[in-house]
Amino acid sequence: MRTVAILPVKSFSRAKSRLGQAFPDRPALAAAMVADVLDALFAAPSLDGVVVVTAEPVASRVAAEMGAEVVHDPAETGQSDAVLRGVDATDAERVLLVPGDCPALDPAEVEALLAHAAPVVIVPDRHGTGTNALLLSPPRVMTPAFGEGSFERHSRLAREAGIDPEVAPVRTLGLDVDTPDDLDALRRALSSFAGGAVRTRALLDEALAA
Ligand SMILES: Nc1nc2c(ncn2[C@@H]2O[C@H](COP(=O)(O)OP(=O)(O)OP(=O)(O)O)[C@@H](O)[C@H]2O)c(=O)[nH]1
Ligand SMILES: C=C(OP(=O)(O)O)C(=O)O
Repeated sequence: MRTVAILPVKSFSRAKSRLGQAFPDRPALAAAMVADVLDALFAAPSLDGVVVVTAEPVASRVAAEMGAEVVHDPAETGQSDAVLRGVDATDAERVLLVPGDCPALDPAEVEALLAHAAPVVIVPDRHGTGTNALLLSPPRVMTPAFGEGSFERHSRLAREAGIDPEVAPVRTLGLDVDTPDDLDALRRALSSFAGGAVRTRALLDEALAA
């Protein structure tokens, strides 16, 4: 089943606002995290492609250089709208909707997630209230509705579509960075295992050494 990942990327100048001053150079962090996520996605053999939806020139260039299809997002009206632009741009039979702020993403965990055959698979965030990824087949089986409280919302939308969603916790997808606490959790996680998140590790280490 042809499966592509769809990765929405907000303009780096506007990214990660909830971090506040926990990491002042938020554009650099956003850029490093996106590139690390792309590395992980392209290392997952069961993914047949990656679609990056963005108005960010740096993300567009890096994504294209890595072999992703780039879809322009001039409106920047939110993650869900951006993801739908990506869905409209692909003829894949299945899509994996992932955010660009989970730099520790493990290709092996992506492979395990793609082994699920259910029409709707929801990957919850570490709090169990948000959604860190959706696996949808067909891609329009339900309409994504990311944002606060999206885990329950996506569960309901799946049921309204006549589907009993599977829930698949994925450790490295649960390390998304939105708040200062998330950044601390990522730092702890990265200190406990080697490999992955190459650019993000370097940036965090550089910030600590400064
Ligand atoms: N293309 C596009 N991507 C978006 C948009 N809004 C959010 N995203 C992406 O969707 C994913 C999850 O978004 P958020 O966690 O809300 O990221 P964020 O908007 O940078 O964080 P905050 O500023 O704290 O809300 C990230 O990969 C974002 O880059 C948008 O309007 N357009
Ligand atoms: C997008 C979501 O949350 P966040 O903006 O915190 O990543 C979500 O959980 O659907």
